[in-house]
Amino acid sequence: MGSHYVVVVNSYRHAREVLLKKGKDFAGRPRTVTTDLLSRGGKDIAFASYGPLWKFQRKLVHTALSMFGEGSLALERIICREAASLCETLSAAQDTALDMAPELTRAVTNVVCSLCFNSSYRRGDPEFEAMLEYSQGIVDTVAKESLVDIFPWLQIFPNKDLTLLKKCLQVRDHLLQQKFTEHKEAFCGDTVKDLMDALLQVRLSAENSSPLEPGLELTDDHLLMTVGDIFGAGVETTTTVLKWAVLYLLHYPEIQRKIQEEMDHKIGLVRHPHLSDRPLLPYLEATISEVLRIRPVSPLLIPHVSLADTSIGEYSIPKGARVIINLWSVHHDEKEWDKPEEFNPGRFLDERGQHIHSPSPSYLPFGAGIRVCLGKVLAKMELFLFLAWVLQRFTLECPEDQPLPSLEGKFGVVLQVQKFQVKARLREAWRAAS
Ligand code: HEM
Repeated sequence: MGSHYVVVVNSYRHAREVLLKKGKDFAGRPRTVTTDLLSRGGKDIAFASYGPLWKFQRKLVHTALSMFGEGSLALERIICREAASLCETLSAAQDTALDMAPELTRAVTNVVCSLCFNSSYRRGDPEFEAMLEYSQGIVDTVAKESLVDIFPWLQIFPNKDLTLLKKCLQVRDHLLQQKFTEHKEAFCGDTVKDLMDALLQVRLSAENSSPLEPGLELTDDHLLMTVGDIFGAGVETTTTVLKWAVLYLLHYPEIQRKIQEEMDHKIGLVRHPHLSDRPLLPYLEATISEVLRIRPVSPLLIPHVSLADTSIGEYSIPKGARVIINLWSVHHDEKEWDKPEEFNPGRFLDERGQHIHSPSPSYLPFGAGIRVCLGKVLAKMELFLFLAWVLQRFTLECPEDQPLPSLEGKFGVVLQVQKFQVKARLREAWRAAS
């Protein structure tokens, strides 16, 4: 189980040392009862681990993403299709109070589903409902940082959370297995439509020509977990950032108005927004950057583990220590951010009004270095397109009979937003133009 040291890193200097300068020393992940369950029995096969396969998996996922060409038309088309469907739902629910959370989750899930399985879900699809339920179950139970992860022998006692987690994982594995079987049956080796096909193709060519190095065998479990991880990491995170963005726009209608003015001016109302519009909409980009700063989805990143005796600054760190990067404090450091509690997209703009990606080194919403988020580019594409599509058409408001929802998060695997409702009002300008 490694050493019992837990190191919490609060400053960006030390965080950058851990992630960038000494990234290799700190590239491990802790293995706990929960992560073992998540990764199909604790084999070294998931992104939750640091086995020999981890690098290989990262490369495979990169290959699959670049097949779609991150930032390319194929992925953009998928996201726009989902954005259009989201706007339709908002139109249908117009002027009534709506919980946007399931709609955002469906939109983001469908993007990941298209990427992984070349399939998507309609509203109310029972398979989708099952998926929603199991994801929530996993988020709720993994979030609890349960005592069994600290004292594994507690497993012998009945444990409601572990039972629920196991049940949810059974549903997840059943769904993944089903998709996998369908893909294996249909796969002919020459067309690659999604991540699952890309993985099958790598395996096939390894079997036929250049065998993989020892330790890199791609069993069914490996392939399933690679896809499972992309689901686990790609849905809840992006959806949560979108929920935070909507919540902040309810609190700051003047910021919402400014985004809409920028859009009206630069894009107009006759065509929908494209990815190539990103440089034209610096205020929207700055707002997204500020949401990622003020409410980092992963306020403690994912825990790292030291793989050797090493150091952080003047502190010696033994091999096996758990290293927690406190991203919350990095993003709220008063020495680096003026009034860090204030929601102010302006800090991500230069004097000419252009978007600055990182105005301070104390900004790491996707981590950094060799464990940096694998879906960063995709996530940014989704955040931009979903918000641009919605705000071009709708003004988001808090229903009159309800108080403004709380900006306080619920700590979990991700920093969760508490439930809230929204009224999406079709903009006069949009109505008049269409
Ligand atoms: C706005 C949305 C997202 C945010 C804020 C985010 C943030 C993060 C953070 C902070 C980490 C941990 C870095 C570390 O421990 O040093 C991470 C890891 C990861 N993310 Fe994301 N993420 C997002 C979306 C996505 C998407 C869409 C995907 C996949 C398509 C994805 C895939 C992953 C994977 C696989 C890892 C683990 C990488 C590894 O351990 O090698 N993420 N993400």
